[in-house]
Amino acid sequence: MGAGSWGTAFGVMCVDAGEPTTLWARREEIATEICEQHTNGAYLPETRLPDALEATVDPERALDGADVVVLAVPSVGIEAQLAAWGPAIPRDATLVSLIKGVDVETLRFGSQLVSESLDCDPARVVVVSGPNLASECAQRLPAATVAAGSVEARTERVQRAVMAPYFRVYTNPDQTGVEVGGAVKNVIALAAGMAHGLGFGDNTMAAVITRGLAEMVRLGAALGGQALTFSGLAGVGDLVATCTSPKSRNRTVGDRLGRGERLDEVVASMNMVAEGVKSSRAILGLAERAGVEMPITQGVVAVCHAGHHPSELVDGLLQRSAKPELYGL
Ligand SMILES: NC(=O)c1ccc[n+]([C@@H]2O[C@H](COP(=O)([O-])OP(=O)(O)OC[C@H]3O[C@@H](n4cnc5c(N)ncnc54)[C@H](O)[C@@H]3O)[C@@H](O)[C@H]2O)c1
Ligand SMILES: O=P(O)(O)OC[C@H](O)CO
Repeated sequence: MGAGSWGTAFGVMCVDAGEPTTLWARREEIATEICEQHTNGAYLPETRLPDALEATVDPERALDGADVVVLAVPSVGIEAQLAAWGPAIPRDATLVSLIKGVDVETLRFGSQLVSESLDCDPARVVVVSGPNLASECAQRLPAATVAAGSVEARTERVQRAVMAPYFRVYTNPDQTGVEVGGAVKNVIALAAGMAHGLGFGDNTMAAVITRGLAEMVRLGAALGGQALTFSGLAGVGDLVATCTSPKSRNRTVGDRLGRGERLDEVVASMNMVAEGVKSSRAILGLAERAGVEMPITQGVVAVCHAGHHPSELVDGLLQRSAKPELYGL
């Protein structure tokens, strides 16, 4: 449900895993292009989609008979979409959240937005998250991910549904840890992009990634995630991919801010969503509520939402008081 970059790439992998798959697209022209030309030029311009991948703007047709419903719209749009789709979602279907964002008003992660919008058992929700840049997955370059949920039969069903020959899926019961990893890495990638845009070096990048991981672990542990999850694909794996790849939207936004562009202009120039921009405020809100320090996140919020210059983020981090490395991580 969602024919943006990740929804479409995910659909490609489901077809390649042998699943009959129908994409729901918001725009008629995108559904028609997918069905007739087997491309989605607005989101994945370099990819020829499989002939078997169907698309429609009719949610009832897309959802008809589905035992796995994959939700691929950003956090900002998911509640309104679910309100419209709810009655058409088959009873007991497994609901897959691909969302790597946190709602700014309610501080809820994607899985909570899904189960509470549908007023359904949270155990029906499986979160899929990992180092998965959509364009690479759609080009069938080898990659791996995590399917996280509390019911093994559901995580294993999702594992089978998307385990294409080039895409390896691991299951993990730690949905909280996996979801914290996917949301926090976007915020740290904004900072990593800023460091790159400001002209800093590889040492800077390594420091941002490593201290960003410390923030992820701190918040994740406070919210009930397992420490080991953050050394997995949905933690450090996704953090590395997103912070270092020019294909990442979040890193690209940070890079352009570091080069002196204004946030509103950068966001307006993109046809895709960089979740970290809005989620940074929500993640800082969660950190404050849990009493954990997230200085990189705090700096990203100051740049994105209080008009600070990216160089102030760097100065602020370097001027923090001296500490032992693993003090509170
Ligand atoms: N693109 C990736 O590489 C990637 C990989 C893993 C996870 N994700 C996550 O998947 C989610 C979806 O991202 P994407 O990359 O497909 O985004 P996208 O911007 O490429 O596409 C978003 C899709 O949702 C629809 N949409 C956008 N705003 C909407 C709104 N307000 N209401 C309803 N529908 C809306 C669009 O029409 C489009 O079909 C995000 O949470 C993202 O962080 C993305
Ligand atoms: O392009 P981004 O920054 O939204 O990142 C995409 C994926 O989440 C990478 O795993």
